[in-house]
Amino acid sequence: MTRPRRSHLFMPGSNPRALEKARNLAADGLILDLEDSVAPDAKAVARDGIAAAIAAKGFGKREILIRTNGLDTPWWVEDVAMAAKVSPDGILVPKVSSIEDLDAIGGKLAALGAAPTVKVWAMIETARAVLHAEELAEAGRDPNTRLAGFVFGPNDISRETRIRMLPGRAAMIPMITHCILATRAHGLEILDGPYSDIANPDGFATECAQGRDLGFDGKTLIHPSQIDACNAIFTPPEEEVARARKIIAAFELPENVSRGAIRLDGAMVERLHADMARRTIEIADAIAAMGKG
Ligand SMILES: CC(C)(COP(=O)(O)OP(=O)(O)OC[C@H]1O[C@@H](n2cnc3c(N)ncnc32)[C@H](O)[C@@H]1OP(=O)(O)O)[C@@H](O)C(=O)NCCC(=O)NCCSC(=O)C[C@H](O)C(=O)O
Ligand SMILES: [Mg+2]
Repeated sequence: MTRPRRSHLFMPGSNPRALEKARNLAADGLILDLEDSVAPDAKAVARDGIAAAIAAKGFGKREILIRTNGLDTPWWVEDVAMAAKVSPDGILVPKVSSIEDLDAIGGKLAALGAAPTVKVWAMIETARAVLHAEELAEAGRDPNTRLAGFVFGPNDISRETRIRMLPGRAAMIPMITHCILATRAHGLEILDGPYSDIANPDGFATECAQGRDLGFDGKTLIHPSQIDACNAIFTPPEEEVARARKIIAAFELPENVSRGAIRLDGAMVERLHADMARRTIEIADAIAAMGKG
């Protein structure tokens, strides 16, 4: 099933108001956080709050991910145990850096009897993770890892590497591209990291469009005010969808069924463009289906 992942909104698991509000927000996904946005002495309360919120249902078609604490923390095992009980669509695990990490996560979910529908998302936010992105993505081909995709974490990358987070992200683009290539080579999804300056909608829109053009499937968000712009930027424009339908229809014409390349509206179109067109239509249809309750 193709699922739109234009906008995934983080919210602190310790903020009941945010968890409640999320039921009516237009984000494609929600990331209920137990890590950075939750203080150490609030971890247990946040875990209970997330479990209660998921049990109460009402999130519609939005993809629900729980971001656990990292594997090297005292909270990780209880976070995963809670997730195994409440069965979100997935867990997002911070600072995954090695194949051993992926094996440990998949092994723990299996040992806890988590439903096979509970997938694993890895935050790529350490130097090691970026350097080994391809190996991590390849390891995800093992179904026991349950790996569904990566989320790029620019704040932690900046913290560890001292690369500055600047408008335009020039210093981060090589590593972003490296991670995107790794996911595409192994059939995974990848979401862009959050943009912290909530009060700067123009900067946010610029970074969203950049992320889309670099190849991300969508962006993670930190505030509801970022959802609409993000959805609009990651939605294929009507003209692109119309063009996609036209390309597919052209290749279905009897005179074109055995041709690899054709001329359409003055431009060359090949069957690879028909493949791309099918993806555009799948996403557009999935977005339309999201809006139907
Ligand atoms: C950033 C915030 C702390 C700002 O909070 P605040 O100033 O209180 O927000 P507002 O007053 O503007 O809120 C208005 C209403 O919207 C609700 N709200 C706010 N944020 C969210 C949210 N994220 N999800 C759902 N609802 C939200 C408020 O409750 C208000 O509602 P109402 O009462 O009806 O008026 C805050 O936005 C926030 O906590 N954001 C999320 C922070 C977070 O999750 N951070 C972790 C992810 S980013 C990360 O970890 C980096 C990554 O790992 C990396 O390495 O790069
Ligand atoms: Mg982080």
